[in-house]
Amino acid sequence: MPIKAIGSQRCIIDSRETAATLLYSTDSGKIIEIYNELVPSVDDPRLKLFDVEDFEDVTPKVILPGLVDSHVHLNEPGRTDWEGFATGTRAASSGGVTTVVDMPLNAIPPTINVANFNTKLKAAEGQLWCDVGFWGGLVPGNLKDLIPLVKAGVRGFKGFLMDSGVPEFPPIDKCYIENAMSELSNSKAMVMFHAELDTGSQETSHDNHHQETDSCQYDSFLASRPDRFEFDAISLIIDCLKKSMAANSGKGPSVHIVHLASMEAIPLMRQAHKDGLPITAETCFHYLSLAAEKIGKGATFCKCCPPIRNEKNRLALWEGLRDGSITSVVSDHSPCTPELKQLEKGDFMSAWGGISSVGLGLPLLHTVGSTLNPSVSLMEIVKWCCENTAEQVGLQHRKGHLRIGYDADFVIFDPNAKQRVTNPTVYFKNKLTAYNGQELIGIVQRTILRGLTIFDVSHGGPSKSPLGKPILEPREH
Ligand SMILES: NC(=O)NC(NC(N)=O)C(=O)[O-]
Ligand SMILES: [Zn+2]
Ligand SMILES: [Zn+2]
Repeated sequence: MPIKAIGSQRCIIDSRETAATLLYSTDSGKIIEIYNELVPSVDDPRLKLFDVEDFEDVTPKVILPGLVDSHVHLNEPGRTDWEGFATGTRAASSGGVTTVVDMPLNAIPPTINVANFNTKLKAAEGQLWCDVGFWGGLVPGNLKDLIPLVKAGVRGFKGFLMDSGVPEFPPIDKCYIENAMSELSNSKAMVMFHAELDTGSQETSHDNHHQETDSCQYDSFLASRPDRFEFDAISLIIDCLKKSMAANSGKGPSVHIVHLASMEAIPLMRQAHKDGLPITAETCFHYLSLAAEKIGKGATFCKCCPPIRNEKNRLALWEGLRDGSITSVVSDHSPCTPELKQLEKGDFMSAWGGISSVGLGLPLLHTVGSTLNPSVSLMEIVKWCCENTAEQVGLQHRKGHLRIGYDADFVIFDPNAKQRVTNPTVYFKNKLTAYNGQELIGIVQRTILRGLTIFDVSHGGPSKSPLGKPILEPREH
């Protein structure tokens, strides 16, 4: 059982930066020992104890736990021209992501029942460069499929309260939400929502027929999806959760708001936490790094739903993240073919909504976080992108931390090196991102998954063969 060792003066272990030496098995893929100091050499008796033959001191680079990106649309099978398991998971590995959890939609068939899930798993075979978990879908008529999908190994479910953008994944209503929460209230499966709801209670710009809006102007799109949509959706979800708990002697499913984009929803999350409700929220790299004021005419590669809002909102999301109202940061990597982005026409209202960024998050947050006061620490990024996302997906017993017995998932990160994002060099299939030309501080040098190198910037990038596995253990956390 070959035991290897890796160390640095800078390791992020349980919310602190410390010198450490990590011993791990390439057979079991687990961390088997951690010394809270950097051993001087491979001859150190503490390494001899384990017959370690390979020890690497990577100082001054930082060793972080592998990132868990719980919101990625890999879109295979069915829309494999939009992404695919191989390109999406290679892109993830390039950014220190050792686990992604694949969304139930844009693939055809969507993951709304066990038969469709098995079709997806077949398509994934031999194509995973990182570990991949799976979300199921909440759609009208599939309530009876939820528990069988939990038993088949999905981590939870996502549903939309508005059009999802794809016809085979229709939105759900209050009645369905209440029934799904009741169905899942005794399972560990997480119930997640795309929280935008148009109650029609107030005019939005696309209702104002008399007012001509230019659909190539970002503000026209922004005005069509106001903060109120998120506020009303999250209010409804919280009401349904309270009702579900009341009907089940105070116990409800864990609920999660995906891609929270509006600062106006933050007080709702704060109050829900004060009320002790089992609800969390994520935001995304693009909401923390981009602002409406800077999105030019026709820049449809910045279109996503909910929309990127203004600079004041962006800073408020950082505050919500730092005070715990928002618990995690993910990519919501939602690619499509260039044609669907309508780059020539630049029509925000008809272009596909989704931003591609899987694998860019760590340097992005490190760069943008350095402009805040106080600047964002690597400990915070690990909390938001490793620890809290691992807990969200029920893998906090094996992922998200550098701990003995956990998967040997490491990122070797150079926090001072600079890189420039350019569309041709990104690893995802459709080489279009909202960060083209942007200089980032920080480079992922290497990504190690269960003790095996899946990405090495000095050895051609992604590993020659796919070393990732599907995560299908029924959720117990
Ligand atoms: N069908 C999608 O991929 N939708 C996604 N699109 C975004 N966020 O713009 C999402 O997460 O809602
Ligand atoms: Zn969504
Ligand atoms: Zn999404």
